[in-house]
Amino acid sequence: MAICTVYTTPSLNSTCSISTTSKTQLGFHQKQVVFYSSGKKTSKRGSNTTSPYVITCTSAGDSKTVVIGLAADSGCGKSTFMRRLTSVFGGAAEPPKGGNPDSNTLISDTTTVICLDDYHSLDRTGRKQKGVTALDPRANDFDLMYEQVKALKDGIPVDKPIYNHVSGLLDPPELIKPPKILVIEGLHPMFDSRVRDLLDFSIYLDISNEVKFAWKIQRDMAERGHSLESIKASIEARKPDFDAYIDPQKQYADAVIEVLPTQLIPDDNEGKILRVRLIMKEGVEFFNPVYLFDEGSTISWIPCGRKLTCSYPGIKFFYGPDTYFGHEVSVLEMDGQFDRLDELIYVESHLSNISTKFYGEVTQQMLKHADFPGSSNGTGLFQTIVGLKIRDLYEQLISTTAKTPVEATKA
Ligand SMILES: Nc1ncnc2c1ncn2[C@@H]1O[C@H](COP(=O)(O)OP(=O)(O)OP(=O)(O)O)[C@@H](O)[C@H]1O
Ligand SMILES: O=C(CO)[C@H](O)[C@H](O)COP(=O)(O)O
Repeated sequence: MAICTVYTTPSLNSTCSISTTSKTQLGFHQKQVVFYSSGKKTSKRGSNTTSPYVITCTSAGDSKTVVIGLAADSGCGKSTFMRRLTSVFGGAAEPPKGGNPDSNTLISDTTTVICLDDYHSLDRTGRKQKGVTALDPRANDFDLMYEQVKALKDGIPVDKPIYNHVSGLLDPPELIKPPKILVIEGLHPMFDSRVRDLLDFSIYLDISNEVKFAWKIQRDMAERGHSLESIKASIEARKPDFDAYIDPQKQYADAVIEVLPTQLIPDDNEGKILRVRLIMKEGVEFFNPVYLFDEGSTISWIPCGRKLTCSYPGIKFFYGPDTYFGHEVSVLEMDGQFDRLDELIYVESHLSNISTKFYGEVTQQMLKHADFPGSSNGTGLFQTIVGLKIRDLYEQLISTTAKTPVEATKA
């Protein structure tokens, strides 16, 4: 019988087990082991066995939830983005079964998307009485938001409030269990520094005023029967608080999707053709910015021709380094729209670091959701790519905290 000493680094509160790779059963006393963690002896017990054995340590962090923040104003494409993101992980995202029919939560096998509107501390009437908008921090409970996001990240279920957009009231809470990936989407995911520090990755959808107006008109006039004047008035009323509390969050985002009017048509005011920029922060752990042709170079590319059908005004890509709020970033830009989505494979094959699992995955995802808003332009393309990057980040994050079987060495 040899006495074995195992050098490994289980983190504090780790639970470790020992198993043998031979058919010999380990006796109780043989399941004890000496751990040296960061040079400190954390547990001193003898382990006697002649069998080759494997030690598996599961730290509290192994079951941790990865938290993603998605910030944008209302009507700026958060829901559409979420549908693209959850589709990358497979399985449909649905509201909690048997719960409040007006729940804002969407749950799939891997992801739970919670809407931060649920942390409004004032209901519609309360906001009216106090004369504050929903964008104002005074209308939101950041202490509760922080406590609950932290609890979920630590693997603890929470009873999250529900803001009912139909009635304008705060409904009884719903139970949220810690998922593999928690997405917190809404107006303020990066506003409170405590919540911001819990985020493993953050995205800001920066929709220019012209485009926001065009989208609002399309949705609120066509689908919700609002008048042009009321849409204009609602945008104007929100603007000071948007500028004060929502827009500044983009400086903290790891990726920003900026949506602007096209530069391909001089003085375009239709807002149908879009110039979309994907701004990716350098130096973010587990996130390597996407590049076109050659990493770090500055490239302008018009892919229209033999392999890509383009009608007027065509398509133009740009890629290059830049700075954004003092941070080094890489920017990938697409102006224009695709005529034929299946030809996107030509563009995809010239992009690198897109975190696909097989050739053509971006094109496949885009074709799968061809009916989603933005599928023919850079909004859909970049949302899809960011979705794949989040999957990659998640897989890297869990692989670093995953169970680490350690082959023991005999002392
Ligand atoms: N990429 C896009 N291209 C064109 N229109 C878009 C795009 N994304 C969103 N829209 C338009 O904006 C509307 C709102 O989109 P979506 O519901 O995804 O936004 P949201 O941020 O989740 O909104 P809310 O917070 O108000 O629920 C859509 O109905 C659509 O009309
Ligand atoms: O900015 C918003 C986020 O979606 C909403 O306006 C806010 O949540 C208030 O909602 P409602 O207008 O339904 O009372």
